[in-house]
Amino acid sequence: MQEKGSISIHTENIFPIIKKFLYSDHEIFLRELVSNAVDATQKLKSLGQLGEFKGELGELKVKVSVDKDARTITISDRGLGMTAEEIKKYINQIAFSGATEFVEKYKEKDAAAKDQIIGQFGLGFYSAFMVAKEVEIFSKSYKDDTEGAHWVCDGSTEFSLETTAKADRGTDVVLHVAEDSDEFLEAARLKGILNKYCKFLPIEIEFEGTVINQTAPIWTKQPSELTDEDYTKFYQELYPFSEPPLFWIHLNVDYPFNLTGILYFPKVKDELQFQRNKIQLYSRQVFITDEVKDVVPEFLMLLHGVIDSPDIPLNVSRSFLQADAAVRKINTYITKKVADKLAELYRKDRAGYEQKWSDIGLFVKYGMLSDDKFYEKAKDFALVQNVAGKLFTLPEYQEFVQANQKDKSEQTVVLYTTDAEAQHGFVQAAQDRGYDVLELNGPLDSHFIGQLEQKLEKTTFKRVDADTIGKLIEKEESTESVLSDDDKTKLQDVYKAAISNEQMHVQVEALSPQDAPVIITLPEFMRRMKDMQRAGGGGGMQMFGSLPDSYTVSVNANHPIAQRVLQAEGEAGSKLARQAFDLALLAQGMLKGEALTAFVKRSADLLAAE
Ligand SMILES: Nc1ncnc2c1ncn2[C@@H]1O[C@H](COP(=O)(O)OP(=O)(O)OP(=O)(O)O)[C@@H](O)[C@H]1O
Repeated sequence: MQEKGSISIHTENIFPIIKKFLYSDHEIFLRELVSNAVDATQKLKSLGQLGEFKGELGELKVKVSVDKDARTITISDRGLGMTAEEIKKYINQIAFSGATEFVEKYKEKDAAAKDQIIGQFGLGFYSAFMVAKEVEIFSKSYKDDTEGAHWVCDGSTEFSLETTAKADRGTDVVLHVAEDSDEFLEAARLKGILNKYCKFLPIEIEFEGTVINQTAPIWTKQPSELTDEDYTKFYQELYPFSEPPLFWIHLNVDYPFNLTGILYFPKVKDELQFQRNKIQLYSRQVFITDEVKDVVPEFLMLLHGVIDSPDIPLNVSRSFLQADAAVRKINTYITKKVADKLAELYRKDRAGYEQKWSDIGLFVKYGMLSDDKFYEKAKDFALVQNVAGKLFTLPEYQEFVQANQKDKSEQTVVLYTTDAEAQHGFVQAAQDRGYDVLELNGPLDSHFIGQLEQKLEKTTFKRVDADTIGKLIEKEESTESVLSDDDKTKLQDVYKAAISNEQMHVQVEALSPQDAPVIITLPEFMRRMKDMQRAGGGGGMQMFGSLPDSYTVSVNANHPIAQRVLQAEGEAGSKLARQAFDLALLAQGMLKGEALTAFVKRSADLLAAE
C-alpha cells in the first residue's frame, strides 16, 4: 500500500512561519521528539501494568543517533508504536493542528510576547521541521498482527504513507537535516541539548552508547528515602563548583495542584546580588526553562533548585501566567513552605539557625518587605544583632529593652548604629547609660526599620548619633544646668561666632559633666530624608530640592570647658570653643582638609601653652 495525501489544515504553509519565528530556539526539536518517545514508552509500560499488553517489554531505552554523512538524526523508541491509521490520526491531524494553533497564537502576539512563548510552547512533533527538510517515521504498533508504517513529509501539507516491513515494535523518527541546520549534525551540540532538556527524563536516553539521564531524580522520591548527602550531591550536580547549600526544602503536593521539587538555599554574599535563573522548571521531568519569574515569588528568586509541575501552563504568555490561578496558588504555597522551613530550623536548632543568619538575614528581610504573609510568619524568627554580637528575635528584643528604653511618652526607643566604628563615641555614650545598641548596616535595613516602625506598636528607631543621649530617649527627669540663662546665651554666642556656619545649629544643653563638651548630631528624620534622596527616592522628594546639611551642635553647659570658655579673656574663649567643636567634628569623622590642619596646629599650640 502506498498513499499520498494532503493534510487538511487551515493555515497554509505553517512551516516557513515556524521556521522563521523560532529561529533562536530551534534546539527544542530534540526535547519534543525525545519526550514523545518517552511518552510512547511510558504508555506501553502502563498498558503492560493494566494487562492490555502481554508481550515482553524488553529493553525500553530511547536511542538518539546522528549520521553526519547521511545528514540524519534518528530518535528511536520501543514504545507503543503507531499503525498507518494512527499516524494519520496523531501525526497528520493532532501534530499539525497543534502547530497550526501555535502559529495562530503566535501571529497575534507583539514582539515581546513572541520572545516569551518561544521555548515555553510545546510545539510537539512539528518542531522537527525547524531543523529538517524532510522527516520520516518508521513505526510498528505493539498490537498483534499490525504492519509497519512508513510516513514521509517535507513539512508542507503533502505527505506519503506506506506499509513497510519493520521488525521491532516502536517508532524511529528520522530527520533529514536542512542545510541551514548543520550545527545539529555535531554530536557535541546534540549532547549539549540532551543534557539541558533530557537529563532527568524517566526513561533511559542513550546517545553514543551512553545513557545521558537519571531516570529517577531525587525530587521524584519521598523525603524519607533521602539522606542529607543525597540532597547535597544533587545540588552539586545541578550547580557544579558552588559552595554547599545552607539548607533545602523538598516540595511535594498533589492537591489542589501537582508540584514536586527541591529548593535550595544558597550562600548569598552580603549584597543584593541575587543570582536569578537558578531555579529550573520542569514539566514531568522534562526541562522547560530556568526563567521562573511569576511562578516563584520575586523574593524567592535567589533560591536554587528544581520545580516540576505539569500544572504550570507553559503555553501561555507571561501576562496570563501572572493572572493564572494555579500559578498564584503555587506562589503562595512556596512562600508558605519556605517560611515554615525557616520557622522549623529556628525552633529545632536555635544555635544552628543563628549561625546561618548572616547568610539568610538579607533574604528574610527582603521577604518581609515584599510579602505581608511572609512578614507575619517571619516576624517571629527574624533576628536582630546588637553591637555585642548577640542575636534576638524581634519579640525578644522588645522585651529586652522595654524596661530601660521607654521614653516619657511610653515609646520604646530602639537605638542602632550603621557603623559601630565610626559612631563609636555615640555607641559608648548609649552603653554608659545602660542602653543597648543594634547593629543595622545591611543594604535593606533602612527599609526594614521603616517597616518595623509601622508594624511594631509604640516603637521608634533612632540612630545613636541622631541626638544627644539625653534626648535620644527623653525621660521625665532632666539634668539641671549649672549655668544661668544669661551665661547660656553668652556661651551660645561664643560658639556661634567661633563656628560661623549656617548649617550648624548651636544650642546649649545641660548634659552630664561626663558627656563630651560638644556633640554634633544629625536628626533622625533629617538623615532618613537625605538617605532617601540619595537613594533616588524620586516623586515627592524632589519637592524639597537638594536638602541642605543641617546638624545640631549641642554645647554641654555642665562640662568644665563651658566655664573656661565663659571665663576666658579676649580671643582665648573663641579658640577654646573652636577646639571643642573640632573635637566633636573629629568624633563624627567630619573633620577634614583645612579644618583638620588648623585643628592639629591649634592643638599643638594649646599643648605648648600648658
Ligand atoms: N514516538 C512516538 N510514538 C508513538 N506515538 C507518537 C510518537 N510521537 C508522536 N506520537 C503521537 O503523535 C501525537 C502528536 O504528537 P505531538 O508531539 O505533536 O503532540 P503531543 O505529544 O500530543 O503534545 P505536545 O505538544 O505536548 O508535544 C502524540 O500525541 C502521539 O499520540
